[in-house]
Amino acid sequence: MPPVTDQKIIYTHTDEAPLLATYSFLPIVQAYAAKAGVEIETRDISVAARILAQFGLADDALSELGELAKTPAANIVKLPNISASIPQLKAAIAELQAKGYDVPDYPESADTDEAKAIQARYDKVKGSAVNPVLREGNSDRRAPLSVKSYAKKHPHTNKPFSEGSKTTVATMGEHDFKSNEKSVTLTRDDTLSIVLETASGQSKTLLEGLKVLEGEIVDATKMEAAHLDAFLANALAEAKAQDVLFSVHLKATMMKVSDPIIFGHVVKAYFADVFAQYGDDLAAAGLSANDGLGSILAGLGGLAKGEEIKAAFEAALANGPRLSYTNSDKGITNLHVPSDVIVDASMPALVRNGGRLWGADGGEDDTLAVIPDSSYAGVYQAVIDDVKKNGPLDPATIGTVPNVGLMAQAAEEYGSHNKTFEIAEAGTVRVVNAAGDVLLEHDVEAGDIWRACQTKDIPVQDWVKLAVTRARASATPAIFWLDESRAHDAELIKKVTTYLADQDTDGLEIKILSPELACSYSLERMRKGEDTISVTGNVLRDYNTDLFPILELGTSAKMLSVVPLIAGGGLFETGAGGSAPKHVEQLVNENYLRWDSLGEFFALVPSFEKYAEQAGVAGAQVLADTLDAATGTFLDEDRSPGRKLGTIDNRGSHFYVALYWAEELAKQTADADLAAAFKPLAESLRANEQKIVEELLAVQGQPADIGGYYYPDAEKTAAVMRPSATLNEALAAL
Ligand SMILES: NC(=O)C1=CN([C@@H]2O[C@H](COP(=O)(O)OP(=O)(O)OC[C@H]3O[C@@H](n4cnc5c(N)ncnc54)[C@H](OP(=O)(O)O)[C@@H]3O)[C@@H](O)[C@H]2O)C=CC1
Ligand SMILES: O=C(O)CCC(=O)C(=O)O
Ligand SMILES: [Mg+2]
Repeated sequence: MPPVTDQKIIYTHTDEAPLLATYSFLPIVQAYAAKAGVEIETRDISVAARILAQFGLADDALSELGELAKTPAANIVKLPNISASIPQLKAAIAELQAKGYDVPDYPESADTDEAKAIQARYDKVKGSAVNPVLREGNSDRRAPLSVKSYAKKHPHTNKPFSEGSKTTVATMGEHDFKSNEKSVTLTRDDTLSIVLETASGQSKTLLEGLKVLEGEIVDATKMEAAHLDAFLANALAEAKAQDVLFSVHLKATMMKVSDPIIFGHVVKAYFADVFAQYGDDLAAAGLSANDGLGSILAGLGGLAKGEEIKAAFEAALANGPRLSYTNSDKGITNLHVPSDVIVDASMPALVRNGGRLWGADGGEDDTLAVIPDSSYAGVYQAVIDDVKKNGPLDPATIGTVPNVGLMAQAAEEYGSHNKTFEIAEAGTVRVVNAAGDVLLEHDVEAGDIWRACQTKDIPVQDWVKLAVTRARASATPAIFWLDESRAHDAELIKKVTTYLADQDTDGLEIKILSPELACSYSLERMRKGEDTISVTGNVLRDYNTDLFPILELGTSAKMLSVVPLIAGGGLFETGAGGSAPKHVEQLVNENYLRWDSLGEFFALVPSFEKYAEQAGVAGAQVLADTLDAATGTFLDEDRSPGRKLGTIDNRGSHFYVALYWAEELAKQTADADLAAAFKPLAESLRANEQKIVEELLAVQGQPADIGGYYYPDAEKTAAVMRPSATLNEALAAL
């Protein structure tokens, strides 16, 4: 009998490929855990479930888990989830409506109180709405030793840049978020408001009642719209003159307010003539450049001038600089969907591919990679410079760059969502405290994007401590990627210096370097086979944990990604990559799922360990140890999904983990009852290996029906994801 305890592991249901994988993997985990007295519950935090929760049609699991994350009892396994752009949100709403759920349309314009109220609810679902809520701790992401050794033995290819490669990064460097940043550290608890004094003398409160704590860093900055447009016009002309592909790399999901607006500027800059001529017609039809070319083209059907406007877009595409394409076969350009090209994944993929992206005809070519804000663009230029000069990084020999990232309590840009404004009227934006003192101010023009960020002190202390702990535990130098010339970083550096003094750093190499220098230094060491921890703020955490894994391991799916929660609980994330929408397409078209669940396997080990420690259930430790060993065998035997039909896919990889795990459980001696319980299962899985693999392979090559995309049908999906009767029966017999 399982012991009576409040402790449980919460395994999240999310979206797309990770959700599909869960339908196959979780039944195995639950069956094994139950035998060891470990309780696992699920919570649905998919974008569809979060929409339903906003309208009282489902439990608000995200809020529940957000509260849990602030307690020591938290033990949450968090798979990647969709951070929805507006086009994705609208598609999810349409699917739910078609399934009979009474949820309103996404309001095209919020001009009535009712529309405003609906939009406010949908805004809570939009973009990066899950991670900032659950991440009540800082981030520890690294390639486990076994994965790094595997990658060295089975290196993927990082392609060389061609001689004279024209690929380069274009960034503003002036008049952008980085260059306009101002920052203060608060000397007492306070309540702030953000006010726009317009040139015409009106005072408009943009936000009030913003509670801040002593020691908290508050920044404000602006992206100047006119300069952004001039920069984009230049970049387009340069791409045309150089005859390279034009591509823009933003994070419209995580930076859910600022980046869709910047994306809209890019769409309008590329199609400047079309917008000059038809901008009013598009606006009147509620078609926004911020939602991308795809949404605009899809919405032209109902317009009187629809055909004419479509022809104008096509002519502009034919005459403008050549665009990069995310899917050349389907004619989907870099400017179609704001959430298709996400800088953290797209730039490393570009580097891995020798600096080339894909053009209209599917051919590869060099690109002008446009990253408008200069805060972090230099990191990618540093990598490109290094690879151009020294050749591709060789996964067989290079060192590793793990990351310790500041993100707790919506640190830095994560907390900017409710403090980012597209300025309606020229004037001055001020951050004012309760006493009426102006802490920060900027003159702004209409169209500028102004934003503020907060970074609380406790998360910074925890982050510095985590960095030192990791440096000590792995005997690895730790570099803080901070730029003293940047206002926010200068404030942070003061704190880092203070808190480092409280730590025992004897014998450790700890440096503070600007992101560009830190990157070059880490690459130099990496080429010598040396490891270097990158200790970064939130955005570089996101960028570096795709950049280095993709170069070292070919993918960030193989990362261990742990969030030691400040309150004492644990959030165990799976991998560092996203929800891989193209994998769902492959499953639906040919019943093959390429998703690699290694991240899930890694996450479960510390989750079971935590359970063992907190609930005092020894069986949980046995589960952890045996799963760890099984994952080692899994890597040795190379059981990750292949890329192509006819090899084992995600489901086959789960079978092998189940087999190795059962064998480890059967042979361990720490718990004789568990060993006895798993012996028959281990034997039957081994005996039926070929039969099970055949049953799994037999379904490949045909379309699969899961009854939905954002809210697939549970029964249909379970049937698709568990096609081996022999495996299902063996598990049921446990
Ligand atoms: N933690 C989270 O919740 C995160 C969520 N997201 C969200 O995911 C969505 C898609 O984002 P996108 O940037 O395209 O990122 P994806 O990770 O979905 O896509 C990038 C590429 O990563 C590879 N990849 C990532 N994970 C795996 C895996 N487990 N198995 C195999 N391949 C994998 C694939 O590349 P390849 O072809 O090279 O194999 C994939 O095409 C967005 O909604 C985004 O906001 C994104 C990042 C993190
Ligand atoms: O929160 C998000 O939108 C994505 C986060 C992400 O990409 C990451 O944590 O690596
Ligand atoms: Mg990321």
